[in-house]
Amino acid sequence: MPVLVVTPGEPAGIGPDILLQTVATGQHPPLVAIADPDLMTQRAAMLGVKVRCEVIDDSFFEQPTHAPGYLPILPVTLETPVTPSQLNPANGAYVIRTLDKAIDLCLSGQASALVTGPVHKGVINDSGLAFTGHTEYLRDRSNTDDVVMMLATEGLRVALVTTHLPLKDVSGAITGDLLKRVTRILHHALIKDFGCPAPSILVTGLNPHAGEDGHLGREEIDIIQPALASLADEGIPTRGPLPADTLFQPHYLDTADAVLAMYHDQGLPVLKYKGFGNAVNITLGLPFIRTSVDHGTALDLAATGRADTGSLKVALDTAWSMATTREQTHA
Ligand SMILES: NC(=O)c1ccc[n+]([C@@H]2O[C@H](COP(=O)([O-])OP(=O)(O)OC[C@H]3O[C@@H](n4cnc5c(N)ncnc54)[C@H](O)[C@@H]3O)[C@@H](O)[C@H]2O)c1
Ligand SMILES: N[C@H](C(=O)O)[C@H](O)COP(=O)(O)O
Repeated sequence: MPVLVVTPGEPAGIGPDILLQTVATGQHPPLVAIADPDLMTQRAAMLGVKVRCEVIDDSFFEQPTHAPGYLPILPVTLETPVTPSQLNPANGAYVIRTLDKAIDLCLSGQASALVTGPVHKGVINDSGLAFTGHTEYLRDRSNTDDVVMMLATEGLRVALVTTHLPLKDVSGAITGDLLKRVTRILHHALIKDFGCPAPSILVTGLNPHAGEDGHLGREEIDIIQPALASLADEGIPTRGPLPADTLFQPHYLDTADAVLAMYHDQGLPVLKYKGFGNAVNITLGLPFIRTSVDHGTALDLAATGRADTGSLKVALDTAWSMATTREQTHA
């Protein structure tokens, strides 16, 4: 039986809450939490949810059990006690240790997929650990050259050429080589994991109106068009560069499997406007499956019981679907 490992993320945020609330429903795939057991037990009490938290060890994966309201926990101890809603840099190392344990279990094949709760990038950096996001951390920690961030909701998938970069650095980071590597990963994943035998990929431009024939920027002419032509020559057809402001409409999207946007805030606001709370973040190109929620730590809602579990449910179900499909096809 495939088993997912779940890292609840920032302990002062809603990550522990949404996991406990989801487990309480019993409507989720088999999973193991990697977290501090006391944190989870205390948060369950604060929320008033009935979940039986049990400390397990790695041998659990040899004979996993799954039952409604049951949360097996591989223990990782907090650095310092947590007050909900209050970030504490002292626990930055805790968050990273939960991720490291999860990555090891996925790389060893004991766990079938990783599902991550939201982390607070700022407080991890404040703790003295350089961290731009899970996507980059998982790439580096698994010695993978390139990964691609893709968010998906009903009717729309958006992948990104660049991820957590300051806007001033985006143009310089977009090279023809990067664009080709990212597009190949996206194309392969759409075929392998998302049932798109001949993927239709729309590519945005970088500049307003995709550069307006060079009058509003030259990246489209100098970098994007030649890269897309080269990809077409190797059997990866795409459509673009298209103006990002007019691309997100049925005329284009109805026949597309994914949109490839040049940078974070070009693509993700559209995706989140369409599907916030019902979307999943998937890291393509890793040696294991990883999905995540579409939202952040929502410190304002921690321990209130008002956090919506919708995106975690989509993240769990997507990871499970990918894991079972790969298991059946031995991919
Ligand atoms: N997957 C991740 O690890 C991830 C994703 C996005 C943001 N973040 C991080 O989260 C931190 C806070 O980011 P932010 O404030 O921009 O975004 P946020 O998603 O934490 O909050 C934005 C708004 O949405 C609400 N919200 C978020 N999730 C909700 C849920 N499940 N149910 C109901 N309401 C919800 C919040 O209350 C808030 O009003 C940042 O450090 C950011 O980097 C992490
Ligand atoms: N870019 C993501 C989003 O907007 O949902 C988020 O920052 C999480 O990214 P990681 O999965 O790399 O932490």
